[in-house]
Amino acid sequence: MQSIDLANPRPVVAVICDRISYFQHPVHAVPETYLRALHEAANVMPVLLPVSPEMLDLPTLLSTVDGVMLPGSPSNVAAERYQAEPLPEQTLKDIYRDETVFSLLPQVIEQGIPLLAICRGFQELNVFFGGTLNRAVHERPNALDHREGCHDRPLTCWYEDRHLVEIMPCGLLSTLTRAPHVSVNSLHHQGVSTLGQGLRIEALAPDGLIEAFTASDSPGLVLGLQWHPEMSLGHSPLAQQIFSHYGDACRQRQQFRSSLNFSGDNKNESIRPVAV
Ligand SMILES: N[C@@H](CCC(=O)NCCCC(=O)O)C(=O)O
Repeated sequence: MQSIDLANPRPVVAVICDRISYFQHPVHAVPETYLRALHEAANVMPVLLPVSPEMLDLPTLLSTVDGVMLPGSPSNVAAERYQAEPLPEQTLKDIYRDETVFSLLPQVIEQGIPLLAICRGFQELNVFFGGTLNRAVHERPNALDHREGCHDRPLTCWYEDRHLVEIMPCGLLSTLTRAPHVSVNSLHHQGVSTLGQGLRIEALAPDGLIEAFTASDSPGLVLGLQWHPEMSLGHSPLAQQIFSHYGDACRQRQQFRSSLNFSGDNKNESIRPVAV
């Protein structure tokens, strides 16, 4: 059992849930892989955020968390949110997650709360910034197959590296790795079609698909990744750097929140978190 360091509490990161069903009971859940990566590689404390907007009191949330994570999910953002034809009936959706994420993002981003968005979360973020999605990226001309494609094999196969991504110079990721190309896993059918306003491309797949972006004009860290760094921590220095960097941004936010609690206002502008 880890000793509790009361003098140095860890930052708190809210992880948005999926709404799934257990024997017809609605359940709000997050895969453990995201929680373990936050705990072990970012050194923050993950808490699950229910996908019921009516349960979420924004002022309470914004004053108690130091980061937000939008994890991956087999479900898909409703196409109506980017003015496209509805997805086929059999495509997995989660309107509860959509509703909750799109109600949270304006304040989370405006308040500079560090945001890490992975896979479905990356797609949500693109749509939030006015971008659109391609619902079958593997059907584009000369496209790679970005799907995991091994449902009949062990889970470890799903998260094997599938392709390289080119790291764009002068972006955030290029400060986290010197490598011009990094191998990544790939578990998605959908992807960016048009990039949202104010998003800066951080990485590209060999077939031109956008694989990572940051929101360069946002007050806090906003990083979206189409791949799953939480599943590559054992072999990818960039994955380790991403979570370490995110944890540092959350610690900055935590210090800022503590300064507000002590002073009751915003006297310590100097430590207001900035996009790192
Ligand atoms: N459904 C979307 C997003 C895919 C995604 O998030 N995959 C990860 C699911 C498994 C996990 O969370 O590890 C698409 O297909 O593009």
